[in-house]
Amino acid sequence: MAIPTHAIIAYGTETGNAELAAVEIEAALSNMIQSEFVSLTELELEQFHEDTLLVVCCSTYGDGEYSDGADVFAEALNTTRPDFSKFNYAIFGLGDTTYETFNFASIKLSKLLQELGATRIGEHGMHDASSADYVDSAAQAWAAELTPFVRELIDA
Ligand SMILES: Cc1cc2nc3c(=O)[nH]c(=O)nc-3n(C[C@H](O)[C@H](O)[C@H](O)COP(=O)(O)O)c2cc1C
Repeated sequence: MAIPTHAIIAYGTETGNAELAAVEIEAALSNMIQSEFVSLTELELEQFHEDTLLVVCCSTYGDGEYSDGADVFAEALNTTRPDFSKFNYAIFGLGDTTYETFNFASIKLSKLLQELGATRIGEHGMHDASSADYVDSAAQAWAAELTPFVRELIDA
């Protein structure tokens, strides 16, 4: 497993919540690792290197479907099946528990990354739009819990 030297915080969103979460996560991680913030609509697989830590923020739409950008990213992964066995990733999903397909997109994407060999660090974050938690504060709290895992990788 390579030691991460930079993080890509990538978001897939329809109405901006996942982007808001990604802004908060980038702010928390940039104190400890060089971080860049990118839409999944623009993320190219060529941007990944062994020392990349991928942090995905992705909402669920339709009947458990990927949000904008996450669909393209998942299709690229499914088509090319890259070897991600040296990669670490973290994931923060957004959804709504009024749907039976709560957070299905982030769950599907996480499974796909693991099939390709990637290792998840931290808890799989899942924001519920029906809860009283604001997206930005939920993302801040999740990022605070993620930082010790990132620190452990950097110091390994
Ligand atoms: C038309 C529509 C369909 C949705 N479908 C789902 C769903 O299947 N599962 C789920 O967990 N959330 C679903 N949601 C909730 C969104 O994922 C949630 O509101 C999220 O915060 C939106 O984030 P975004 O602004 O980044 O797209 C849906 C919302 C809308 C408006």
